Amino acid sequence: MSQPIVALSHICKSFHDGEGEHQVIKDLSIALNQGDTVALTGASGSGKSTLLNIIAGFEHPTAGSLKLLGQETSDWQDKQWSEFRHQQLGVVFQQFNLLTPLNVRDNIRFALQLNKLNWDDWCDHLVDNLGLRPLLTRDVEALSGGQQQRVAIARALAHKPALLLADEPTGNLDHSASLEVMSLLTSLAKQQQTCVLMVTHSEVCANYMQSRWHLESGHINQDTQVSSAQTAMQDTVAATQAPTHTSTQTDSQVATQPESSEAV
Ligand SMILES: Nc1ncnc2c1ncn2[C@@H]1O[C@H](COP(=O)(O)OP(=O)(O)OP(=O)(O)O)[C@@H](O)[C@H]1O
Repeated sequence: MSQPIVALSHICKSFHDGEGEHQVIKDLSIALNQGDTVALTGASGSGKSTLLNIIAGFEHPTAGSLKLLGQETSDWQDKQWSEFRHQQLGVVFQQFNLLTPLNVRDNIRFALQLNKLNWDDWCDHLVDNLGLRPLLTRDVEALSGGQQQRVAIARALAHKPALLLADEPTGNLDHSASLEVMSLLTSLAKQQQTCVLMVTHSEVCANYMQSRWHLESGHINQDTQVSSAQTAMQDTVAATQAPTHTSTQTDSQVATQPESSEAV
C-alpha cells in the first residue's frame, strides 16, 4: 500500500490568549490515504480550521509529527512548504478567494503557472464538467456565487493535487448550488484519486464524503461508514472516463445530484 498523503501523529496545538494557554488539538493521530474523502465536522471553535491550517503549514503544531506524502515536515522551511502547496495541494475556501480582476481562464491558469504546467486535456475536462466553457473570458467578479465556486474548484484541481482541503466550500451558496458544487467536487476529485478533507457544518455535504471526522474537545471521533450519496457518486464516476494526458476528450460529464430535501 502506498504511503499516506497525510499522517498526523500525536499532534497537539495550543494557543495563548488573555487567559492563558488554550489547547485546541489534543494528541491527535490520524491518516488520510490516496482517494480518501473525509468530512471534518464539529462545533464552532472546535478546531476544524486549525487542523486544516496545520496540514497546509499555515499553523505549526505545538507537539507531534506531521508527515505529508511520507516526508516529515517539522524541519521544513518556507521553500518546502511552498513546493508542497503549489504541487500537491488544492484549496477551496468558503469565500472563493478568486483572483480579481482576472477572468475565469486566467484564474485556472494561475495554479498551472505556479508549477510551470501548461493547459492540458484535464483542464478542458474540468472546464467542461464544471460548465465553465461559456464563462472562460468573463471576469470572475461578474459571476454568481455558484459559478465562482465552480471556478475555485477548477483552479484547485487543475494541477492534479494529491490533497484537496476545502473549508466550508458551500457556506456561501444556496441549497441547489451547494448540491451541484458537492457533486462536481467529489466526482472530479475521485477521477484523479485526490484525497479530500472538507470542513462542513452541513449534514448533506458531509454525506458526500466517504467518512467523517468529528472534532470535539480536541479529539476526533471517526465514522467511516460510506454514505448512500457517496455510493451513488461512485456509481456515477464509474460511468465516466477522466482524460489522460494523451486524451482529447472534452465532452461534458456533469455528475448527477443525489436527492435530498435537507437544508444545506
Ligand atoms: N491564531 C490564533 N490565536 C489564538 N487563538 C486561535 C487562533 N486560531 C484559532 N484560535 C482559537 O482556536 C479555537 C479553534 O478555532 P478554529 O477556527 O480552528 O475553530 P473552527 O472549528 O474552525 O470554528 P468555526 O466552525 O467557527 O470556523 C478557537 O477557540 C479560536 O479562538
